[in-house]
Amino acid sequence: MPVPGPSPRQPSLPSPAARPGDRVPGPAAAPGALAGACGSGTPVPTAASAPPLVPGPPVQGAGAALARLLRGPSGLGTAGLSLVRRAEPAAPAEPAAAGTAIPGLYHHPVPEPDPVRVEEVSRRIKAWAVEEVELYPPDWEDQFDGFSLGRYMVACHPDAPGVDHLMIATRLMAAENALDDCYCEDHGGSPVGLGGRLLLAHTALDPLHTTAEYQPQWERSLHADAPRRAYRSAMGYFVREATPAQADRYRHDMARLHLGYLAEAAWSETDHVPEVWEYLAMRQFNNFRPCPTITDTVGGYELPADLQARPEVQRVIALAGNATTIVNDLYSYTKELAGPGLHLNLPVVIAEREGLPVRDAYLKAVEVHNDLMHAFETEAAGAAAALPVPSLLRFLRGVAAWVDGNHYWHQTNTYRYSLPDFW
Ligand SMILES: CC(C)=CCC/C(C)=C(\C)COP(=O)(O)OP(=O)(O)O
Ligand SMILES: [Mg+2]
Repeated sequence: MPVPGPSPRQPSLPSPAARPGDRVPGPAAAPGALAGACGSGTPVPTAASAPPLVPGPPVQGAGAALARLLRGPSGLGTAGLSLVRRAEPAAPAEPAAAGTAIPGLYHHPVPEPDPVRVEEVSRRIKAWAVEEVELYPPDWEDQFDGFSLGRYMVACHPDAPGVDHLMIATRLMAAENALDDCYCEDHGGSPVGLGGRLLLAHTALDPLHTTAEYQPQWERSLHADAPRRAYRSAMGYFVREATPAQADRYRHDMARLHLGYLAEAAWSETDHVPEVWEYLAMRQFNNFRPCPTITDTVGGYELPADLQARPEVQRVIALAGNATTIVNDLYSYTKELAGPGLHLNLPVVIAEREGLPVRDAYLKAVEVHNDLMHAFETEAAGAAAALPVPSLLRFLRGVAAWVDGNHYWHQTNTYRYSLPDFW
């Protein structure tokens, strides 16, 4: 969502594109993100019921017992649900949609998301955005449509029982991106004062408990801008479906996300380019994690809190979040290069801190992603074997499906992303 003019968030270090001898793509200015009016609206909630998990065909590449544990559902949109390592790439399911996968990127193609669900989620999310929360002004409609929220969430949640459940994830995804755009990025965002804005928006997820005198002021504040309206409304729908433990898990993951935004902003204010491992630590927080970790709520079941909190499950979640987020760094590389200043992403940080030409840095970032993906799959298979509890197995399959759907969305969102010319 680059807009003309300098952003106070961007440090003024030279672009890696300036390195002599490097061939760097020159994409047209990438289209904008899901953007918010960042200015003034109101909300309300729904429900639905849980589905059975359909048994699927046997998987290959693991012992029989493990294979049985990891067996995923069958049917449209479920191909990504197996936790067993698959050959790369899994050619037969390559999507027909536009967009080229990054060469050498370890990923699992998914079938086209169910078009009927996509259409209905797209219709409902636009109605919510326009009528319930005034998420964006009319002239940003193309950017909202180009984000393809419906396709994204249907691809990521193939085991959702229906559209009501998909809407839980889709509203949150819209809200999360509106806040990022309006508070952090180029739609009015800035590192200056970000902490205060984030904290007040966080109270739309994790309510203020105060005295009668101050309560009305706080309640009014939740309608003051698009991110807060969206957070408040999306969270309202979510908590109606979620158990208290699931809602608390989401609040915790959003606090992690906000902490990551703050670290990124702090480095930007001082033009600091972190070391690669430091960048990866920041990006573990400024991360898609809040999205795959609601897969059980969206699926209409619950992974119990004591299982979710186990270290081996936490490691699986973190690795999945990190792999999905580095996918963003890779697919959004040219968009971020075209913006003002230096936008940190993994290829840029590797180039800066390890002195590599941009192409080599990009290819190294692909390898970092692939290592994260392999670690995720190995650890997920290990957790499934050690804890063969049905809710955990389904959760792990749901996270794997989210990883695959997220890759699919990035690959096919040619409105938003384009690849560098490195191959
Ligand atoms: C949906 C969600 C929880 C997002 C939080 C963090 C975030 C916005 C990303 C991981 C996407 O990264 P980025 O800000 O670089 O997005 P674009 O490259 O502009 O698409
Ligand atoms: Mg990005």
